Amino acid sequence: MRRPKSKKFKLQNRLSEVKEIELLESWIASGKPDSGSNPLSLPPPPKGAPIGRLPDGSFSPYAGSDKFSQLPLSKRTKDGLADGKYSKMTDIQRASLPHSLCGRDILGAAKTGSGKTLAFVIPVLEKLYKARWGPEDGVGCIIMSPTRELAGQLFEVLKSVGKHHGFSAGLLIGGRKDVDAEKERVNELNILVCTPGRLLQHMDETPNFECSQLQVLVLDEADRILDVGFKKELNAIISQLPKHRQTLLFSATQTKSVQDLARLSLKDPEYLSVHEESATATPNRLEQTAMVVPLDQKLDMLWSFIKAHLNSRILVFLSSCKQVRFVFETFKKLRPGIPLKCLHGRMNQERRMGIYAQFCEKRSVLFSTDVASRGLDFNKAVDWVVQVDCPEDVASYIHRVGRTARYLSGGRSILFLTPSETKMLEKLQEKKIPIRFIKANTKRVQPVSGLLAALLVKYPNLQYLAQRAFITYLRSIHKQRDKEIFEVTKLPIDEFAASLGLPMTPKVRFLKQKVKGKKVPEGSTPVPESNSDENASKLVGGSLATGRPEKAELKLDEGLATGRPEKAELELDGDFLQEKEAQHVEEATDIRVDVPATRVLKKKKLKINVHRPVGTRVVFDDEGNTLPPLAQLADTKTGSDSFYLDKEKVNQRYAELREEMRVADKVDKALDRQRRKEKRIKQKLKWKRGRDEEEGDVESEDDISASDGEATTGKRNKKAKVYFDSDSDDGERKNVQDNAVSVTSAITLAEQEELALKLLSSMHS
Ligand SMILES: Nc1ncnc2c1ncn2[C@@H]1O[C@H](COP(=O)(O)OP(=O)(O)OP(=O)(O)O)[C@@H](O)[C@H]1O
Repeated sequence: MRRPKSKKFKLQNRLSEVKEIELLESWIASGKPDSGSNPLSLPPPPKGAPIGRLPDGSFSPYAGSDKFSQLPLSKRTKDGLADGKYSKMTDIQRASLPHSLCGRDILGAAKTGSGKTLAFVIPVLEKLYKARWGPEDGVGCIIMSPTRELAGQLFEVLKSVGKHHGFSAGLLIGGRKDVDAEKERVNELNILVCTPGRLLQHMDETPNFECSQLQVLVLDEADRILDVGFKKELNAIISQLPKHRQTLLFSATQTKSVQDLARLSLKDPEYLSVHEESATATPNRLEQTAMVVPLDQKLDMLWSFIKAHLNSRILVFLSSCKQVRFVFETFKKLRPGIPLKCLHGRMNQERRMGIYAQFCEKRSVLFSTDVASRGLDFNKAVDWVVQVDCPEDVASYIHRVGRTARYLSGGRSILFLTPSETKMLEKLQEKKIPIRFIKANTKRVQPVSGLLAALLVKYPNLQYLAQRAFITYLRSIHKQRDKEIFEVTKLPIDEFAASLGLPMTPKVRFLKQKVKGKKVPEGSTPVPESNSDENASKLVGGSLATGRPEKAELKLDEGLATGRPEKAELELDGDFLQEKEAQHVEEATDIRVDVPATRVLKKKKLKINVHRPVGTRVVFDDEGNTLPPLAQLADTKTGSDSFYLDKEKVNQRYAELREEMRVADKVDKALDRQRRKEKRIKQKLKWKRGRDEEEGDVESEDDISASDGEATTGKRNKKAKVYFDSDSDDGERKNVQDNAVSVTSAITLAEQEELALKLLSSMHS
């Protein structure tokens, strides 16, 4: 047990702290770098030069130093850094720390993986230490991050480097259930690491929660937090913070917008973009490639890529949660030979954290949305970043590829671009991104669409997921701002639907509106104008079949456009294939499938798919083309080449099939019952005949046999068995008396009686 420290010891400690703080303040004041200068341009102090207070009472210069030990930092912080094996500073640390230690506002920009976290964690610790911040002083610093995972990671760095300090720190992020416990303790915390939403929740709900004494505000991934997505939350937060504070903003893609900076009331911020002069905007050890992959071949390409890199740690970016879930669920079933994981914003927080931690530890493939694109430092060991869906802009690209090649390690990335997205390549190259264009080796591509189609037949839930993936992808393209790159009408949507294994192309209203009056891309199913209203009414009919009123449908559609509430998201979290039926209805609503027009299949050579799972039924049309399941139920409308699936007809056909099966089942069971009954009667008769013969022969022995028989029967009657009567149609449990015991035991008894009687009669004679 540690002995409590004596008053004297505490006093001495306090005195030495005061002395250290005085020294640090004088040291900092003596060597402040010029405002607007970049300390990186100054030469580092020569080897072996004295550090700190010099014999003449002056201090060693710290601007330009390249080691943490040369900076005016407290012993506690230096010890924390030494424990973390941090000794040499990175460029952004060298450039920003001399300014931030003086209390200046910072706008820091540096490549991904270049150590921006320490560039703000160190000044935070130092500022509070020099202010002798204690538990009674409340919140002294807020570090904000756009995502929960990143906040968690920042919190870990803070804990590790600040472990010798006595500050209390807390991680405040959404998706955690212990918000009430948090509310009780949040007022005692000195440093808050948080996401904007959770912080605002505390500001709104927690009694007495206030940040009026705030010393430092940090925004990591500042451009993202200042983005429209967080605008409301951030404005509300800022309005509750004191204006007199130090503000540190860091990102790999920094904002320079005057408006943004005005919102944060920055005072003469130091703009430190250490890699602005660099030849590339991305890490030097990052090898970047791009290739053109038609939309309908993306999954084939991804599958082939994974199969070719089974010993790597691969991070795959897709544009929506639904796509992530679809690719994860289907690829998991196809067993590529490497563990697969998925991460997206609609998972509950514990699972998100768990998956993040697992991916850091072993080789696997992580399918993710952009929730993992910023800031995360997967143990510096992501081998490949694969961008299956094109990032929305250059900044997003930089952050995604930045999950690999961190600090001193190398990494590789590949970007799939559809033929209509190739403009992105130019934009990337314009922004100093050295990306190499390569051609796919088509010989090594392993097609997976056929397998997906078979999976969708086997697991109907996957069909819903595929439809949702299809719709959300198109919606994401539709919503993109950069129309030079993203144009939904240029996409081969039918082929895309087929590539997901969908038997028919779901129709989306926004797409229909878009296509109306526009040139329809080659190969896609045109939306017949004359039938569009009819289609719409059929949609309502189809929806009603699932018991949904039209109004609810519209509401859900709005929900889809604005994103679902978090609660509903959590419920979707379990194993997809375990989801409740009710959920399917909801999912079906979500995807807003118009009357699905069966895809007009291109004429193809008849091929035997050797990979097709045994038992999968393949239907061919008159010309030998394979038809998707249900396609034979499609009607061809006169005057149009398209097929239309009559929902009523499908339902009717299903009902007929069900009825046929029910009748056949009943007949089978009746036959089986009859067969068993006959067999039983036969056995009974046989047994009775044998007994009558014996009774006729040896009447005198009746007592004995009867008593024997009685004893046996008595015993049997006592133990009335309970068992499941499989003959019973309704399958109910029945009490069956012993005279119904199995045939085999009846024979044995008969034989035994016969034997006993024979024995007795031989004794009498
Ligand atoms: N001075 C240093 N010495 C050794 N390693 C360092 C140093 N600074 C940072 N690192 C390591 O470099 C890695 C990347 O650091 P960090 O996560 O801070 O990068 P970042 O610039 O914030 O990246 P991003 O822009 O992606 O958020 C981390 O693993 C961190 O531990």
